[in-house]
Amino acid sequence: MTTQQLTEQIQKKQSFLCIGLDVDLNKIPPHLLQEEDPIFAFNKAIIDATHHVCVAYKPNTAFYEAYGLKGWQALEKTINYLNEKHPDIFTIADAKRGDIGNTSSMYAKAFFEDLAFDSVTVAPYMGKDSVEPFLAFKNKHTILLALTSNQGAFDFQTKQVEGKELYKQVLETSKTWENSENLMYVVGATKAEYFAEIRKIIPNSFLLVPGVGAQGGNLQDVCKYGMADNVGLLINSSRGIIYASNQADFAEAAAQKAQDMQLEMASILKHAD
Ligand SMILES: O=c1ccn([C@@H]2O[C@H](COP(=O)(O)O)[C@@H](O)[C@H]2O)c(=O)[nH]1
Repeated sequence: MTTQQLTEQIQKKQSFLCIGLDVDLNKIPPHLLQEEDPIFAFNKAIIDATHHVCVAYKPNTAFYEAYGLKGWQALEKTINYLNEKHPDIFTIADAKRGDIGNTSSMYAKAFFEDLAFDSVTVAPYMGKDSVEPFLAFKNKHTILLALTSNQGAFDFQTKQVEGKELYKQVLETSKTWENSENLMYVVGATKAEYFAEIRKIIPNSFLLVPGVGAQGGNLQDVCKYGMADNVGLLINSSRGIIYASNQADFAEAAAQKAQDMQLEMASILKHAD
């Protein structure tokens, strides 16, 4: 999917919501554990109930890898279901990969070719030759960790390197890489006060913004400082939506939470015009 198509979906749905599919078998409704594939059954019900109010889904691969082969198969079924039923929805493999070049190429093939995700999250720490193999894929997007939502972001990302914070070095340097038009960036919602500075460096790049809801980030603040002309934001919520209920009504409860966020986003978009 191109960023132009993503922007069109945002305008059409009046939503820039990304729903995180972080499936924990200890948190899903107990009756689903009797299904042959409880993880996929849960995801399918959530997708069926919420696809009209969001523009992206983000399975974090840790929640699938933790269940071994069955988890990986559930991830494959989930992405195949999304690509078949909802090809207009942007998909993100939150895998935080990155390695020496030939290994990164294999990671890129795994997520872009085999699993056919639109994007994958990548750590910038190993530099240009570890990221460019992902960027080489046309109409696929590499979402680079810039300023993450967790407290540990302050351990390295905000430290000064040659007179500039490391996360700014990541933003500026990555813009010089080949096929950098395929870059997006992760910036945590808990770091709303940094968005204005970030937008000076990357005015129109899409930002994947996790950390609203369970981590305490605020949607209004992120939009105030981070919204671009093309909107340029994908606001992720995982636990706050998918675990709204662990009873038989879990999908309806998730849909209600997602719709509440979509309505708030529609109002923000209206006032931004
Ligand atoms: O900086 C980051 C990068 C990734 N994440 C991931 O996003 C979701 C957030 O889940 P919530 O339940 O909405 O808190 C999860 O998959 C994280 O691993 C992040 O939170 N911060």
